[in-house]
Amino acid sequence: MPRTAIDAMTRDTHSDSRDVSGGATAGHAAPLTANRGQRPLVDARDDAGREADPDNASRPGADAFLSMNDVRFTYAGSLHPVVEHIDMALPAGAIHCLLGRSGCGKSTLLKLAAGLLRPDVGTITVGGEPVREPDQATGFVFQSPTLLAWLDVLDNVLLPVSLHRKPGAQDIAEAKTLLGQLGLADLLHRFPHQLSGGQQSRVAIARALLPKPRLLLMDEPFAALDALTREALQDALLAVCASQGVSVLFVTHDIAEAVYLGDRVMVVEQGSLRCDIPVTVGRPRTSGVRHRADFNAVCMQLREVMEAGERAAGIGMIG
Ligand SMILES: Nc1ncnc2c1ncn2[C@@H]1O[C@H](COP(=O)(O)OP(=O)(O)OP(=O)(O)O)[C@@H](O)[C@H]1O
Repeated sequence: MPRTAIDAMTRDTHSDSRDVSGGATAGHAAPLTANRGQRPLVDARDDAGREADPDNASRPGADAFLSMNDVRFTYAGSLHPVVEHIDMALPAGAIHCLLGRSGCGKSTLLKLAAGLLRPDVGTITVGGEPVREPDQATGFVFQSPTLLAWLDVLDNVLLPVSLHRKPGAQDIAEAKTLLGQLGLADLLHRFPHQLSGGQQSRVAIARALLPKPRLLLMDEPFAALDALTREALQDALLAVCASQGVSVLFVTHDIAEAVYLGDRVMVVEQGSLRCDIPVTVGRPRTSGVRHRADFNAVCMQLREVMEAGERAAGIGMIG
């Protein structure tokens, strides 16, 4: 029996992952701005625009909630690591986006953060504790909503509870509150096949948030949706995450989505973090932000970084 909702939904997706029952050792987190890979980080300013301290690599990420410290991971049977020299520090309550082209290692980083994969070397901590295996402190939302077809909306959201025990009145009330915040109050007893893709994504977000995770990992959850539905869901996500104070690591291919959601955007390139850019666009963010010069300047900055990386690697430009 799976012990967490992540377990329940990934049993068929990480069969190659190595045993995660052992423990990474606790260690200090180095801020992302101290990437130790060969590729230099192109922007190393913090949110206040201060220049990065070149000694960051040896300084603990004091306010980091999720920390990765010199992480490397190689899939079983592969000769080369798929990610390496990964240092990052996600502060509590922040939203950090991982942006990069297909196959660069974004999902692998999320699975490492979730404890679904175990690094070859390096340390990963959540809330100061080494990540050993999936647990309720971390929620995961996949690109596909992975709802259970035979459960209605309410019971899908209650799944993380019902894996352990019969949901009580408080669980049900909390599930209904989340569904209300996500605009699904009238659809509690619909089944997944009776929902649109966007509605299914909302259910998946509510399900991930029900156990009150302190960290939410999201793997391109809106990629399959049309532009307007995607934007509505971005707003719903920002509102519900702000109300819960959850830290979010969000994977996307979409530059505008990363800038709209993120406090910082990290560009992943061939398994390394190429840069960490602060999003100097204030909150709250509403749709009008997308037309502002400061928003578009950050988008342009990221696009230039990604295009420069592609030119350096001699691969096709982003369309
Ligand atoms: N189970 C696996 N076994 C071996 N190699 C894998 C496995 N899963 C992923 N890979 C490889 O690892 C690399 C990174 O995959 P990953 O899924 O992390 O990339 P990604 O950036 O999330 O891609 P996408 O944006 O297309 O989802 C790819 O080259 C992929 O082929």
